[in-house]
Amino acid sequence: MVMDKYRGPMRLRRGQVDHTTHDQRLLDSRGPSDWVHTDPWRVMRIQAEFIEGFGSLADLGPAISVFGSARTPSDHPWYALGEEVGRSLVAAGFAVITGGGPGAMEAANKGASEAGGVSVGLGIELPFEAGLNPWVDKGINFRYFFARKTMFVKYSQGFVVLPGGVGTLDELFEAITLVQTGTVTSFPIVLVGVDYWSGLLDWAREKMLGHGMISPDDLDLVVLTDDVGEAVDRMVRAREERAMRPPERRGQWD
Ligand SMILES: C/C(=C\CNc1ncnc2c1ncn2[C@@H]1O[C@H](COP(=O)(O)O)[C@@H](O)[C@H]1O)CO
Repeated sequence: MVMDKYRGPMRLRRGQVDHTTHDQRLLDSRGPSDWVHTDPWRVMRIQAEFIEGFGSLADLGPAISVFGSARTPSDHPWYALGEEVGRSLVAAGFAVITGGGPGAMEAANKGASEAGGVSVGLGIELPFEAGLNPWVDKGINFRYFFARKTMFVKYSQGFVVLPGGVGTLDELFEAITLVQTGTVTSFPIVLVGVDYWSGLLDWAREKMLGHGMISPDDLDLVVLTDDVGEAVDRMVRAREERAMRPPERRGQWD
């Protein structure tokens, strides 16, 4: 006789059947513990990370995410720029969200915290010790980049991007993709640092547009400036646009 066993939505037969129950595996700590490292179990941790993030950030109010290099030294002009961005966003009534790390993230958190605003850090577990910077006043540590990235978009009304490396580019291009595809609306993306970023935008114009990989309008999806005031104005205008919408269309996501 073939024995069927059900584990949630899975049906197991023959050699796939294991002869333990969920309760046994939970309570019998003497048994092998490899199962906690399996993908189905990871799904629970991933789910928990979304629940924790949604629960912790739901009441944040209007917020802007600030991205930039983890390596910007504290005596660099771009660090001062990050502080100014954090401070100015708070003055305009926004909470500031960063990746919670060092460099430009720390600068934006410092500016926000010192200005008396809400300074949020969404940290990420990395193979080396990192931890949240000392200017994060509300911090969450994530194991999974993709769960953390969802939080940046869901709880921000726009992105300000300071000079940075591949991590910053990853965050920037994810946001551009979401705006380009209409997945998020009224979502300004401002690059601060004309000298640093203009080569990338020139390349996009020449190569991406030149080869028909983007449409001319796509070049307007990001704003480039050295002026922190202009960056913050863009965020304020988007907040006003959002407020004009009917209430059911104000949220980013259902
Ligand atoms: C490199 C060092 C620490 C890295 N620690 C980080 N902590 C939090 N978030 C990080 C970290 N590194 C990258 N990120 C994310 O990517 C963006 C910055 O990456 P980049 O390659 O430096 O541009 C940033 O916005 C974070 O979200 C030790 O100094």
